[in-house]
Amino acid sequence: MDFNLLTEKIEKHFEEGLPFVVYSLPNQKIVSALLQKNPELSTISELTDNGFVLAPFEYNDSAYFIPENDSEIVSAELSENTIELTPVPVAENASERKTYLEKVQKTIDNIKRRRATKIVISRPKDFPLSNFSLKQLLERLFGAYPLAFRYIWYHPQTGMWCGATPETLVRVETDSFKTMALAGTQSFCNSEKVSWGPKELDEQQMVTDSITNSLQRVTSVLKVSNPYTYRAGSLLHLRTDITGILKRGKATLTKIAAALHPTPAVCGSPQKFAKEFILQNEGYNREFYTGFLGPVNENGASASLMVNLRCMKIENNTARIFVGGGITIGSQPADEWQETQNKMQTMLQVLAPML
Ligand SMILES: C=C(O[C@@H]1C=C(C(=O)O)C=C[C@H]1O)C(=O)O
Repeated sequence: MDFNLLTEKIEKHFEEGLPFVVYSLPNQKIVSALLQKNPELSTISELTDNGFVLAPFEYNDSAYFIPENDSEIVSAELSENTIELTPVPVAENASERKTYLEKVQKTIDNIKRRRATKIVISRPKDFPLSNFSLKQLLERLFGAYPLAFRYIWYHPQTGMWCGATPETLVRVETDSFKTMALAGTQSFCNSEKVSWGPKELDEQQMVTDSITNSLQRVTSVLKVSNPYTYRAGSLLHLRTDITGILKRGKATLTKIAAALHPTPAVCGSPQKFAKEFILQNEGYNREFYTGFLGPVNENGASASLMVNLRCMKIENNTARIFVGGGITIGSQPADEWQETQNKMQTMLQVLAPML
């Protein structure tokens, strides 16, 4: 199907108030959509049905789901012409900045008292939209970030969620799996040949160690690459690829997702303290930001679950963009603020003509 036709179908479906998800895997031109034929809100605890799962940050074995069985499945190929993006200036709000700096400082103080080695702190930022267009959102999102996992999820009861995430939680293909440790951020300034300081290298190693530990029980072979620089739009991250073979019988998709989520890339280490700290101190509900999402196929034997980063929720003509960063002992509050300002650009540049 032609992408324009797919867009029209999705727009019509949205106007009827029916749930849908449309997505494209990293580095792929195929855009797939599940158009649910009824307005029900399905939940799933065992990831053994075919469809698309959306799990919140506070995942306790239950996630939202668009089942393939109840949906029309359509796909289209994207054309070559990619969307050119330009930075969108954001006025600094002094009181938001102060609140965030204080939160980051409090986090650093807890890390200094050895309560944790890393905690990911985040914030939402709301942008009023003067002329929202789903058609434009689809064209810009899918055209702009070919290397990311791009998606728009809509359900009348969850609102519209949209993102372009660089981070894989886990990809499973029968017995083999792929995941990654992604941490450390700097702006992309025309070159991917950059150096990383000890703060970023340590933070990234921490994420790698935690992921490999979590996977020990369910894997029979585990391979870890060296860390390398990975570009995500206007940002650069440090990335390590972790691949391997799953233990037969022991590793269901549900078990792997529960073992990995939330990784220290979005929560912290130790996980229990970091999660409690986030819930008590962040001062807002992350909802699906830093949760996971993606298609589940072959009754869970094949799946691409992604971490929900560089995302936003669109509701009542307002886009709420979610941004955060990992805090460690070496973090500087002002730099962390700037990092969230930079991360905001990923979604803001998609929204540019609608602001
Ligand atoms: C928390 C976010 O990103 C995470 C934090 C990173 C960091 O602290 O350097 C890098 C990539 C992600 O794992 C976000 O984008 O909101």
